[in-house]
Amino acid sequence: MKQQASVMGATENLVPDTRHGVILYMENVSVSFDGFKALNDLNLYINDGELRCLIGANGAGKTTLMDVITGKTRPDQGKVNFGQQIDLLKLNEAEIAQAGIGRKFQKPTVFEALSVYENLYLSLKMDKGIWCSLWHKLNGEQKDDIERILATIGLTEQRHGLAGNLSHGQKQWLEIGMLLAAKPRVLLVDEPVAGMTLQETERTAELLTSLAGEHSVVVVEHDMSFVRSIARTVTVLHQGSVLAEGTMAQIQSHPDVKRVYLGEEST
Ligand SMILES: Nc1ncnc2c1ncn2[C@@H]1O[C@H](COP(=O)(O)OP(=O)(O)OP(=O)(O)O)[C@@H](O)[C@H]1O
Repeated sequence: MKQQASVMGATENLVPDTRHGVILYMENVSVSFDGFKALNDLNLYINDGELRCLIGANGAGKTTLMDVITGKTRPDQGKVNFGQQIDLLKLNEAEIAQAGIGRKFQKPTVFEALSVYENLYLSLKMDKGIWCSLWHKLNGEQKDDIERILATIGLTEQRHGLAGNLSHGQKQWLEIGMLLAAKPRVLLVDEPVAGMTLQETERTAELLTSLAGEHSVVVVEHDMSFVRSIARTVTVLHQGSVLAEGTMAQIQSHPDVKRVYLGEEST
């Protein structure tokens, strides 16, 4: 326990330096699996507070990119920084999460046997005291945080209900709320609307859009109408590199994107 607390203590006061407006830097990043380059000299910059959509065909490298940012996969070469000064390649997965980079996987992983409120409670960014006092009494600020998150994710009315009884969309929102409870600067969100109803998809678009500004949000998504509804800037990955970047209109008329998606390389 003591050791866990000290690992967390190493990163909890790290604040990314975003004076240049950039919160995530990936420069010349390559990742190989048995000689195959899943990321190939990739360069990507995410601005502080922006909502960025990452698109690309199956196998383009989107998941590998997220894995590199969160420390799950180590690149063969390249630089990955959180703000100007924090070298993410020197931190482990837990330290990266603690430093303020939250990740939401495609499948919701809420605690089904606990209430919505309890799920959020357990996700709060706690002091080291959490290690010895689970279910301790919340202070006013923590209670306010949970109320604000419940309102943000639209689950105030369901607060006492079991998470297991929520719809698929509501579980996804709860999990986003659980990420928010840890007060991340960056949220990485993998295919948030897969399996959602149209109404849930629209609500998710509103939710993610509302999070940008206070957070930087990176969304990987295949649903192009959803991407169109939320994206200001879209990055297209192809064979492990950035093929194009810009507004949706710029992307759609980009010659390289047309060639890959509509030409002979189409998948
Ligand atoms: N651990 C691994 N071992 C071997 N090859 C891998 C591994 N992880 C990914 N790859 C390969 O690297 C390439 C990029 O995979 P990645 O999962 O990053 O793509 P993606 O853009 O997320 O695809 P999708 O949209 O299907 O999720 C693929 O060809 C994949 O098979």
